[in-house]
Amino acid sequence: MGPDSSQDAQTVSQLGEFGLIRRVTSGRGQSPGTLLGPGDDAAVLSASDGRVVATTDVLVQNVHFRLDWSTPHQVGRKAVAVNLSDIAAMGAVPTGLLVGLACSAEESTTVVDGLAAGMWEEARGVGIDLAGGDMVTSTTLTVSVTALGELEGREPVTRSGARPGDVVAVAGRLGWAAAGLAVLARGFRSPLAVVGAQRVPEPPYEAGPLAAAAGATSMIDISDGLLADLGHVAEASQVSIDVRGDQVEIPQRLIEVASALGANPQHWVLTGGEDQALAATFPAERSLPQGWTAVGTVGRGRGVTVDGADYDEQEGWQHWR
Ligand SMILES: Nc1ncnc2c1ncn2[C@@H]1O[C@H](COP(=O)(O)OP(=O)(O)O)[C@@H](O)[C@H]1O
Ligand SMILES: Cc1ncc(C[n+]2csc(CCOP(=O)(O)OP(=O)(O)O)c2C)c(N)n1
Ligand SMILES: [Mg+2]
Ligand SMILES: [Mg+2]
Ligand SMILES: [Mg+2]
Repeated sequence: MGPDSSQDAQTVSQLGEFGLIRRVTSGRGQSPGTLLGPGDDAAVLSASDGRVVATTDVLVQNVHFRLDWSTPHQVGRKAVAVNLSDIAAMGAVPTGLLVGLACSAEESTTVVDGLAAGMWEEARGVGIDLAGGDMVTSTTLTVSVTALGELEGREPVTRSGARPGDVVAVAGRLGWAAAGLAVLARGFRSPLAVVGAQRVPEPPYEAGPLAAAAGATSMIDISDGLLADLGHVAEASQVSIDVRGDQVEIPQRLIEVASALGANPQHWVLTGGEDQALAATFPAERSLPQGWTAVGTVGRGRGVTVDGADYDEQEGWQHWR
């Protein structure tokens, strides 16, 4: 169907983010070079001399960051971190980055310098380089990062391997970035503990390969919210997941911030995105690797529940909603 013949064209918001992804990906052929993808945190591509893990996430000004909330350096670090967490969620380690940068003619070089310095800092922290990229003009400041990685001989840990009886576990922080977002949105700039988490996530990079080596059956990074992202695992694995409320720690700091704002800290922990924590499932008989905490169980059926019941607003962040 050509662009002019689409009499019944819908808007993207009618389809929603995940409907739109299905629309542009479903039914397309798969070449032998694509070992995995699309549909997971990263694709796995074959090369005659090995395999490459690849993922892209785009950050757009005033959608993913505000320059009156974060410095360009912090935005640069976040743009890299959100991609590296998708590499970790496959059980892979990063090998390099490509960066697409779109900015207006009037953009200050201070902003570009800061973005580049932040991206380099986060990359150097895991021992990799920005190996290339592209620069274009745009009315909206946009940073698009592609991260590449390798599996070190392990099998990729996908979203689709969870089995009834598995334990669900998480590594990393939950709810901190959402608390920071709530603080910033109300015009405050402190406490730094949560505002800092919104500006720059601290994904548990090492926990991904550790989980893979420990026999994790599925894994995902939490960008949209714990319940929403476990929903992707449940759907891909055709299982149900029950999160145990009493196993999900509500940090004292979040309780304090929530009480100051009249917010619900458990809601941040269960539905807040952008901490780039990892969630994975493990066979029940295995002991969890270091840094991982059990938060629930995998069962037969479909969907995600908390203590056996549906939870309000468990859809998490979705673009065009
Ligand atoms: N425009 C697109 N074309 C092909 N695949 C896409 C597109 N947008 C998203 N995807 C794929 O859809 C899946 C879900 O995307 P997304 O929710 O952004 O993943 P994540 O939260 O891990 O970054 C991923 O496998 C991603 O590669
Ligand atoms: C100015 C601003 N408004 C809102 C948010 C909140 N926010 C933006 S994107 C997002 C979810 C994650 O982004 P997405 O592009 O869906 O990442 P992906 O799941 O693809 O990794 C959240 C919670 C923010 N960080 N900054
Ligand atoms: Mg992901
Ligand atoms: Mg992502
Ligand atoms: Mg994405």
